[in-house]
Amino acid sequence: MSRAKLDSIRAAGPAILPSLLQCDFGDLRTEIEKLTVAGTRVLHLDVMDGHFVPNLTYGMPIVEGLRRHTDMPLDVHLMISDPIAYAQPMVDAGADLLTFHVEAVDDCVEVAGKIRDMGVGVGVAINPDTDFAKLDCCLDSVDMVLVMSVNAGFGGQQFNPVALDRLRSLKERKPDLLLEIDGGIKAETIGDARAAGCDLFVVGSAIFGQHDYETAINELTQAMHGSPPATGDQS
Ligand SMILES: O=C(CO)[C@H](O)[C@H](O)COP(=O)(O)O
Ligand SMILES: [Fe+2]
Repeated sequence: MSRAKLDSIRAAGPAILPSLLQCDFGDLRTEIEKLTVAGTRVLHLDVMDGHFVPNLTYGMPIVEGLRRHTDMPLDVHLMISDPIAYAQPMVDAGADLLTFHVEAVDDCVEVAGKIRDMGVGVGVAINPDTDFAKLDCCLDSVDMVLVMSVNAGFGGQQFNPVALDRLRSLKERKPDLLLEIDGGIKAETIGDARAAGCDLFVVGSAIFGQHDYETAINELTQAMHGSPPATGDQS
């Protein structure tokens, strides 16, 4: 049951979520095995439609294929213009947590309610340049806020620190809301995000750009808990 998985995410405390954007799509089974061995508890799936963002990734068949290979909660980041059109198919494919962008919809309370009625967790995402006040009306209707620290669309971008102020503000106003950050998270940025109150840390390049995922995730976990990143050659 998907909402039970949401509760398990919440109960397990802070987590690093590998973003399946820069992984080896030719060998997803091995990628999931490597991430599982490395201690991953939740996967982040980046769905882009080439319209809401100028990039195109994947849809339900990949989500469904991943679902057959892992019991891990699937956190689906919908960077699409019409989230409601694809929400139920994504739930049927195995999504546990569906996050839509506040910029993509007219009525975020209505969209959040419809997704919640599908039996999964619901999140709302906001890009760094979007007026933060746009979130106010739907904070009581969602389980999670995804604070973007880059403009949605591509991996490997530079971290925007406006996300830290947003996390602090949300944590103060809504302490029970799950907070997730996405974009430019690496050893140098993850500690500040944790200190700002973040629970879930989406990481693409800082895992998939490394040969050894376990070492990468261990270093990120240490940095999340406040240990400074090791100096020297990380390759
Ligand atoms: O939603 C995303 C891009 O829009 C990705 O989740 C994000 O970019 C992760 O990649 P990186 O850690 O390299 O920034
Ligand atoms: Fe994402």
